[in-house]
Amino acid sequence: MDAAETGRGPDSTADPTLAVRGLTVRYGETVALDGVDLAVGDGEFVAVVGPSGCGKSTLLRVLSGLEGRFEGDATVDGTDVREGGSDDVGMVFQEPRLLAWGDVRENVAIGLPADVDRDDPAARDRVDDLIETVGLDGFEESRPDELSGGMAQRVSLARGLAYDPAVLLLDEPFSALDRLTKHEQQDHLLDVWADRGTTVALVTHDVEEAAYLADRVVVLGGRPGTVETVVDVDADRPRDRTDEALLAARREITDALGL
Ligand SMILES: Nc1ncnc2c1ncn2[C@@H]1O[C@H](COP(=O)(O)OP(=O)(O)OP(=O)(O)O)[C@@H](O)[C@H]1O
Repeated sequence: MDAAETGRGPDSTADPTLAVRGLTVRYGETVALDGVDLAVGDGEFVAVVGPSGCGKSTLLRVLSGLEGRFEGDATVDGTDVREGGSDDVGMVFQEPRLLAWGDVRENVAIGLPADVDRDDPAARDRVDDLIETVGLDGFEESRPDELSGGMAQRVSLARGLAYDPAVLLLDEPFSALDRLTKHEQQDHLLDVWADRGTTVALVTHDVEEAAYLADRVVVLGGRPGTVETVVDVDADRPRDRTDEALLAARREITDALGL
């Protein structure tokens, strides 16, 4: 599919914040992604869904600069990711990847910009605010081995937000959360996105989550991963989870996934 067909408007295609064109990634015999085109405009929220193993995480790894072996082009803010891309990109991984020796406060503070003094009272307040935002107040001094999987995931999310990056790449950040907490964290992410004008690419298995959060949902199919279709979610914001337009988008996504 041509990037022009996947773009939402002139912003997405003319001067995209995130762009891949003809992206192919091979791991030995395995072709993880095969000729994927995608353009995400400044401030846009795009979700990527698809069956297990279709290359969703690989796409984010390429955009974050973690995966340098690929064919095609991948740019962030117009800069080739192989040349460093943009340093204004935050990534939250599926596995929390917390530092075992640090408590919650220290693990979140690692996400602050390098030039911020972590002992500065304003920085400490920011870290404590983030911890409260993800509902972990009271656990500031807990270590990773004292946290549940969902709590660890929330620490990881707070760390990703600490830097206040212009671009957020999120790989299933809510997958280990119970439904109620998941909804709270989704709404918090939408607040951050709306306040900061962040550009977001979110990988998820959860069709309901993709439709609720995103402006556009990219459906990857098969192995190797190719763009099956792109679904525009035409629901007004702030969104109501029961909005007919969301239900229609969900149906379109599940049809494309063959569910
Ligand atoms: N480092 C690697 N070495 C070899 N194969 C890999 C590597 N990383 C990914 N793959 C393979 O590439 C394909 C795509 O993997 P990827 O993790 O991107 O899929 P995914 O859609 O994110 O899957 P899931 O939804 O299960 O997390 C899979 O077949 C996977 O086994």
